[in-house]
Amino acid sequence: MILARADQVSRRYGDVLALDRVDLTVRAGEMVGLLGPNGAGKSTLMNLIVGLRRPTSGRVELFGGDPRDPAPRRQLGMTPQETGLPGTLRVGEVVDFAAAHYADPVPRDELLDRFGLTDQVRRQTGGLSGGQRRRLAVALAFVGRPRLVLLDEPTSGLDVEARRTLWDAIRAFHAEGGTVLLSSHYLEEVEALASRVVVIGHGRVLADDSVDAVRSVVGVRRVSFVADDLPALPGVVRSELIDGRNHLLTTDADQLVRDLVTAGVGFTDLEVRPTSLEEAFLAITAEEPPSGDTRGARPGDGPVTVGSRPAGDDDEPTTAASGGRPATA
Ligand SMILES: Nc1ncnc2c1ncn2[C@@H]1O[C@H](COP(=O)(O)OP(=O)(O)OP(=O)(O)O)[C@@H](O)[C@H]1O
Repeated sequence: MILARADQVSRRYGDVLALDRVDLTVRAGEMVGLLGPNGAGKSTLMNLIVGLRRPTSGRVELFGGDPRDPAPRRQLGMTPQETGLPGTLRVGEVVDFAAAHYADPVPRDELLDRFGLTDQVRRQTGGLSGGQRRRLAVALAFVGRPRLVLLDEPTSGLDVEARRTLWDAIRAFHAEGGTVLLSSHYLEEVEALASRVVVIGHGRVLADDSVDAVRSVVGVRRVSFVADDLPALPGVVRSELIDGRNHLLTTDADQLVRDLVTAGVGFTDLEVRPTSLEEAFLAITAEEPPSGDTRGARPGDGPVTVGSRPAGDDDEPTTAASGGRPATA
């Protein structure tokens, strides 16, 4: 059962093409990570799915209907990237206010306990730490027992312990059958939570696959050095010569360096560094090296399948219930 779908969705802000013909499907029971660097288009995509913005072209469906209709939104919870909480209201009052929009909200104490905020129930939100405020904002997305939750960088700015508390709460929701779409800059976060990851860069879906498959691709390293003569080397995903330096992309940098030595290559100024997510994907998917605006320069229009994922078999949209709005803080 498909809960949210974007079909060839583009979104333009003036001259900026924030999303370029994006396809995305989120099925019931999935926990999907949306991974990408700053400005990739993650927030824009989430805002389109929840009906906060309209696509410039293409179609978005939420629970089989228009995301701007109130009906489907009752079953939705969202925490946007930036949230504002009324500073003079107490934590308990904010939860009660959000809960009042729903017929069967999660009891206040249970919600606060899940998100490690029990001790803060009487604190004014203006007096909370940044991490506590963020946890409260995320907790509010769950108060209405939604079927689908969208979390835009839920753990940004959190310390390790707060992040773990939040991950546990998200996992518990998912374990009970909830569906989650969350965005992150960090593969580590997506790995910790999701089994499927959609990598987005420059407004395009670069990959949509299992976390394992994507990890094997983003594990690419860049080995660069100066050398006159280079034999053919195994395990090199891509090679380029830029300003007299050889740049070799490989999934096993240690082995490549050993091979260089064994082959007697007289290299100097050796450097090994990780490639960024975006770099790794562009390197593997593009014929031309990434330079400037690569949109439209890449061959092929679809996302890369880097491994195998069981195909979904149910394309029937669900029927939305009536009334309501998402819990946004
Ligand atoms: N309201 C807006 N007006 C103009 N440009 C916008 C607007 N919102 C987003 N953009 C631009 O659209 C592109 C995608 O932005 P978006 O916020 O969706 O990316 P993101 O992947 O969520 O980034 P981040 O990880 O930094 O939050 C960026 O180039 C951004 O500057």
